[in-house]
Amino acid sequence: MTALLKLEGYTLTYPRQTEPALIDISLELAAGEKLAVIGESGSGKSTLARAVACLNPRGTCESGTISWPSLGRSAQAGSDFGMVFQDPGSNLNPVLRIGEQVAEAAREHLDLSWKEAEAVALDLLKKVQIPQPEAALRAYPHQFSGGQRQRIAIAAAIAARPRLLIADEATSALDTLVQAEIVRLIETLVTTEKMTLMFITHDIALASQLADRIAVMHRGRLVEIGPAEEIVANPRDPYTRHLLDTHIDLDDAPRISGGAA
Ligand SMILES: Nc1ncnc2c1ncn2[C@@H]1O[C@H](COP(=O)(O)OP(=O)(O)OP(=O)(O)O)[C@@H](O)[C@H]1O
Ligand code: NI
Repeated sequence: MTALLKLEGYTLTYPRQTEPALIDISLELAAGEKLAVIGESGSGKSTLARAVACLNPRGTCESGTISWPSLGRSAQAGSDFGMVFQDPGSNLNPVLRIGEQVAEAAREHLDLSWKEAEAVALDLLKKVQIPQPEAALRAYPHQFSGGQRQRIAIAAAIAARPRLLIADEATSALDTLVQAEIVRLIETLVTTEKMTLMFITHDIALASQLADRIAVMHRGRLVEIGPAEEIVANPRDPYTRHLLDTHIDLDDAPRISGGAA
């Protein structure tokens, strides 16, 4: 099958930096696949996501290629890929009503009238389980909780029916319970909307729960990639083993009695 997304020997150096932030990355993403990208802070996960989304800062130096083989052209934000970031604030415009933000994404790419786009927005708010979706259309981001804002951000990201959803630590700022709900929502949407997923997280347990394959980044390099169960059960790279060994399960009940930590 032709890959949706393909990186070949991709190296990226930020402006005014001497060391590259991504080094010789080669990977393919099949349509419909769920890929998790894991690695410690500073390993290059967000840089990879932004490079795929053509969001590199001006003056970034790149070599190698990023291509979209099954599109046969360069990818467009919105209709080919949508993005959700960690900070619920940065995903939404604080002064625009929710309905406008979600409808705008649909209107722009699907060539709809405002009225049609608003109907799409309402449908999406229902899909991401926002309570009282009709009223939500007219509300502003600050009127929602962090988890609800992430749901709305997901609705906006998928409004133009992108093939690829890139979620960069989209659940990390949320508490464990809400995080689990959002992860389930992403999982459901990816399946029902037949999307491909690139899920970025530093949480290897979350990655193995959600993804078909896991890619492990370490200091700008892709050190390991393979089926999720294999990576977890039998990591080949010492760094992946280290990630597994040091993983603290977020779902572990807090030990509040007994005194000793
Ligand atoms: N705009 C930039 N200019 C220069 N260096 C940058 C820029 N953005 C990121 N970097 C550097 O690139 C490296 C990779 O950063 P990146 O944000 O991709 O890591 P990450 O794996 O997403 O980390 P985290 O888990 O903390 O989000 C880091 O050393 C970072 O300091
Ligand atoms: Ni990051």
